[in-house]
Amino acid sequence: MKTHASAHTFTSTKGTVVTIGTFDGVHIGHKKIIARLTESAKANGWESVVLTFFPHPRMLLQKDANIKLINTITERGALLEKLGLDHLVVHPFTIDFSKMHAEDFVEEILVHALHAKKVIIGYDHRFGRNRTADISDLKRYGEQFGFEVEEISKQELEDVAVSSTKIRTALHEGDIKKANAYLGYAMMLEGTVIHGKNLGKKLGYPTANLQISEAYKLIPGQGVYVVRSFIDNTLVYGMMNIGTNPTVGGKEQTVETYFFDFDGDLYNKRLSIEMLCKIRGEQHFESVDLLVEAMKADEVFSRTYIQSIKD
Ligand SMILES: Cc1cc2nc3c(=O)[nH]c(=O)nc-3n(C[C@H](O)[C@H](O)[C@H](O)COP(=O)(O)O)c2cc1C
Ligand SMILES: Nc1ncnc2c1ncn2[C@@H]1O[C@H](COP(=O)(O)OP(=O)(O)O)[C@@H](O)[C@H]1O
Repeated sequence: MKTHASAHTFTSTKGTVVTIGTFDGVHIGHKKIIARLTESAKANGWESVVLTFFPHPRMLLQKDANIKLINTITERGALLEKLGLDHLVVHPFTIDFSKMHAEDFVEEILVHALHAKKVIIGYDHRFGRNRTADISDLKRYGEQFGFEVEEISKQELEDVAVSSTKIRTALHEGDIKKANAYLGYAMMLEGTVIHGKNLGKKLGYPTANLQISEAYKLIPGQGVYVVRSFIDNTLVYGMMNIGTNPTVGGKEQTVETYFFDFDGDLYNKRLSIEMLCKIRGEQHFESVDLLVEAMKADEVFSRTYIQSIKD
């Protein structure tokens, strides 16, 4: 898969089949749509293109500036690549772009830049300045500029929307198993290991504190989770706490992981951590000893769980 930072730098000269969307989560519903795209491309000797916008159009509007996404733009690229796509175009969504007239968008972006021969799009998709154009306009443009329009049905789109909502709700509630079932893979958190309060080692549980630089990344609800990560190409399991560490007077939310049977320096390393299941909520313990007791119980729970998924 080739990633293009703008439709204007798209280089392929072959005909393409294009779909447009955010595809946040790249979940099982999205996969069905991408499969239609790649099958259509193969059958016609065209190349498959996902046209996505960044930042998310709703991020540009003040009222939705706080929108959280299941995937960072890098994760989205990696997930789409696994689906056998030929091209991912991440077009910058700017104020100027949002003012583009529908016909200019079709002519400049879909036809001239991307060489669209077919566009696969939701029945309710709206586009162009003030979202004035709809699918019947797109079909008309298709006749004018020589591309076909394939409609994604109401039912299929509803399934996709329901999945996204269920995934977000499940993540907020810490129901990782449910979220992962809808995603079709494990929810991941990616970041750089930074210094914390230097307490972990003293408690017997050193924890790698993850700094996630993308403010728009959805962080699951506070609590303790079983996780795993590849550290220097070795799969290592662990337990993660998402929370403010009230027992030790913490204020800021941190994302920190103790890795089992691991001893090494993780500072400044990039880690991608997969979340597997929730153990419990974060608690305010009366003493640090009680916190350590709870962490020991978390470890027993985690090791049993890890053994059960390995069997
Ligand atoms: C598995 C696990 C469970 C935790 N549970 C709690 C908790 O319930 N309440 C709490 O205040 N802190 C909890 N913590 C956070 C600890 O307070 C924190 O790891 C410790 O203060 C070390 O922080 P540091 O990495 O900044 O040095 C937990 C940490 C881990 C790894
Ligand atoms: N098993 C382990 N799991 C997590 N981190 C570990 C482990 N063993 C060693 N470390 C190292 O210890 C650091 C965490 O120690 P800790 O005392 O919690 O300090 P900090 O407050 O800076 O996180 C990690 O960033 C990592 O470099």
